[in-house]
Amino acid sequence: MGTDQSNILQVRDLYVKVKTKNSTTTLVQDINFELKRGRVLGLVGESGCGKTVTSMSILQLLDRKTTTIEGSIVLQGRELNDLDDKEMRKIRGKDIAFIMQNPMNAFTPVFTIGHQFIETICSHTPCNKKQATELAIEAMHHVNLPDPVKLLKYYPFQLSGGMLQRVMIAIAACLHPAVIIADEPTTALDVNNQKIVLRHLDKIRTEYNSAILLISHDLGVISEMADEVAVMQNGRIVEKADVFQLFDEPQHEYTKKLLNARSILHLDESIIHLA
Ligand SMILES: Nc1ncnc2c1ncn2[C@@H]1O[C@H](COP(=O)(O)OP(=O)(O)OP(=O)(O)O)[C@@H](O)[C@H]1O
Repeated sequence: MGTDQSNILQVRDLYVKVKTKNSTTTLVQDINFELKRGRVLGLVGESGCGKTVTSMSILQLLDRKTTTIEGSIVLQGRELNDLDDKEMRKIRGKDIAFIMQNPMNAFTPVFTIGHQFIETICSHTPCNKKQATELAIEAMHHVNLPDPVKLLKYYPFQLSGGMLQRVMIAIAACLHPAVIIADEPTTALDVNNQKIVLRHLDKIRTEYNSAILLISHDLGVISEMADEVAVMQNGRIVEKADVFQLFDEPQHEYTKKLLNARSILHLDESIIHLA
């Protein structure tokens, strides 16, 4: 296998446990997967199965006081599990970009979009403020954000969820990260902007050889974007396969159920259209 296909992120025997007053609950267990350069791994499964917990543990964003992460998370040869906060801050954004499910949580409410966008670029690259501003404007154009110069002056509350989600994607794209974790990146978007954002993510993947962990409920998006798919149920990966194999010949009962639910949904939609 050539270098281009080499593993950029390896997750081994990952367990995440949360400590409550009298007990410990396991949120995810025995998680194993790898991301390869320029490839997309889709992560699917019903709400609450542990997709976000898995991605937050990779980014070391879970509360260290209440959760423990066991196992190994190796990014470009470096172990991330238990790395101190200062080191993780250097890695987040630059080496791993995170497109959060809830875009409101990604921004500090008291600073403008421009301040946060430009700070992020300047703190991870040798760009000065002027260059960072130009980069930000260009990146915002790529995700179909109207009038970026004006938007940079706005505060997060002045933008819709869909616009904030696209700002997050624009920030991620600017830094050409080795890995992008995209947690439901298109849920807040209309169909047209979904297409633009997915096309843009695909462009980042091909241009910069970024690996993408794509978390989505939308099996249509997964089938279009992913090379491989991991299916999660109750905190475990129950099946992992090449995208064609998974959709054509699902092995696990739960995967079959997910795919069937999708066909039923499609059938319902066509009945609604006919009515
Ligand atoms: N800090 C926490 N403390 C306790 N339980 C938690 C914590 N974070 C998540 N959970 C629980 O862990 C489980 C997995 O949650 P997670 O958010 O990873 O699910 P998900 O698959 O991403 O769901 P969705 O698709 O709805 O986003 C859920 O039962 C959730 O309630």
